Amino acid sequence: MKILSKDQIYAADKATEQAEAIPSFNLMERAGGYAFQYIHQRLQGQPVQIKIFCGIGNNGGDGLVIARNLVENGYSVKTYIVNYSENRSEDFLNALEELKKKTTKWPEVLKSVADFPEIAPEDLVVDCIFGIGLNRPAAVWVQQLFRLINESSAYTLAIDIPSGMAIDQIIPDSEVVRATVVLTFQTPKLAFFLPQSGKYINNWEVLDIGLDRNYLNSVKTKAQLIGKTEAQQMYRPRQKFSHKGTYGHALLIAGSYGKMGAAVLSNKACLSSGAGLVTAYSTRQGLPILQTSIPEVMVVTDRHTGDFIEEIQFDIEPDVIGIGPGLGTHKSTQKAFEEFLKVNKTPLVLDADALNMLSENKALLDLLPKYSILTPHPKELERLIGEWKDDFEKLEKAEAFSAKYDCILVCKDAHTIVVFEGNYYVNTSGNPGMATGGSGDVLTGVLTGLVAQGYDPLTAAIFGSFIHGRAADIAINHTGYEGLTAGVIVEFLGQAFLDLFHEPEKQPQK
Ligand SMILES: NC(=O)C1=CN([C@@H]2O[C@H](COP(=O)(O)OP(=O)(O)OC[C@H]3O[C@@H](n4cnc5c(N)ncnc54)[C@H](OP(=O)(O)O)[C@@H]3O)[C@@H](O)[C@H]2O)[C@@H](O)CC1
Ligand SMILES: [K+]
Repeated sequence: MKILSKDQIYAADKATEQAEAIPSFNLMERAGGYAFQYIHQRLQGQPVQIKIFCGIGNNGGDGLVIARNLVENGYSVKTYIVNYSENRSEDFLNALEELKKKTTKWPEVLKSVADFPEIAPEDLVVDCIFGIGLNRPAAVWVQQLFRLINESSAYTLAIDIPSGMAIDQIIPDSEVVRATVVLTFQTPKLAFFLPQSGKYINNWEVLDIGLDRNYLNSVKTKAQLIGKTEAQQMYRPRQKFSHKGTYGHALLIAGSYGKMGAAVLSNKACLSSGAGLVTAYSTRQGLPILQTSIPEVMVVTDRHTGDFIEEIQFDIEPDVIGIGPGLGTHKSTQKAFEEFLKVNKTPLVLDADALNMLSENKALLDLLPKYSILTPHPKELERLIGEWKDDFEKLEKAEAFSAKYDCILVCKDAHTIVVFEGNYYVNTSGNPGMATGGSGDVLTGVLTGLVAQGYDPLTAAIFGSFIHGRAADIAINHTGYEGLTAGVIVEFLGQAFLDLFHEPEKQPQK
């Protein structure tokens, strides 16, 4: 699903008005009307006190349209205009005129804290104070209103975007309405998926307000949401006349004393995501552990006998190499890693300690083959690209890094974002149970396994991130969040593949 930018949403608006030859107010009527339908279908006339807080722009105008429809259908509605500016938009004024025609209870105008109404926990709050037009911190008294809404614990439906949240920046130290549900128009907003802003949202749903299809189909967006539909299109079906050679040979360089579990997990995950052959490269000490825990995997070891990998030399020709899980950053391993990068021409997936070694010696980044996949968690990412002021800058810096080194960055987080060639692929699968040791090692194995089978590295990164999260989503039905372990994620990888074709994705997502 495309994630449009602020400018693209305004352009879609204009394109719709032109294509349908309608004034902009019709679109507001339509958006507000659909939002009303959404509320009406759920309330079915129940006598809930609805409090609608409207700003003075078009988001506020939407609120007034919703209010009018609710009044016309007999609901108990109190409408407030949050007068943060005198610059009322034209369509806001149109919506106000229409509302005034339908009710003698005109909206109350709020100008300061003294004007705030009480909000009871059983009220339904509809937040239409700011939409995507917010571009700076709201006035202090307006932020106090956001706080009042948040502290009321009333069910809060935010229209388009929670007020106080900007679509394209993080406004520091600013209060944001905590939405029970965000009913967002046409396209989810990137801010919903970034940790600093996404934390304000429990749930979001997309409301199709019928923006111009031609525009939506042709517009190229920087960001895309990756759900089941997108993942299905990336899947490569297995061929009947195939053999293990068809699905490639993966090599995983992983493990050290006390961290052999990382090697076991990544190798198992690599096998379970469909690689034809998997070879583990590890320390000599790791040999019995690997051979007994995964008999399907071949093992090549360092000829030294120490606790860490001191040399990376093998005489096989793998199609892809995954490197990093549990390696440690011992001096001898660093040297081996550097020597390996100098001669290596095979596609790479780099994780964990491989990333840490790259961060400590950035000159090594120039040795990476084109389209290497790097899978940093937030701390590893920071070591690679430097500190960022906020999540939007993080993405910009990740983008610049990926362009500089021609690599694919898989920025792991609650919503993992794959960054490549100026595009962001935002993953929707996964859950908080995955915050457990070893789940990153599993991802490395999955991505390596997919590249081995012939998925191009970008597709492997996007599709693999989805499958990894999806396996965990299926697994928690059996384990709960707390009981989920990385090993269980591996066991459910097969289910995640099967699930791609079970049921169509329910829209809207999440
Ligand atoms: N295609 C669609 O999706 C459709 C979208 N529609 C709806 O339109 C909404 C966008 O409306 P909008 O552009 O009028 O902006 P909105 O958020 O109401 O803000 C109003 C104004 O406030 C101002 N302002 C900004 N920050 C401020 C601050 N801190 N303190 C004080 N003022 C501040 C800023 O003006 P400025 O002062 O910068 O000139 C801004 O213009 C969108 O979210 C959706 O609900 C539908 O109606 C139809 C189809
Ligand atoms: K809003």
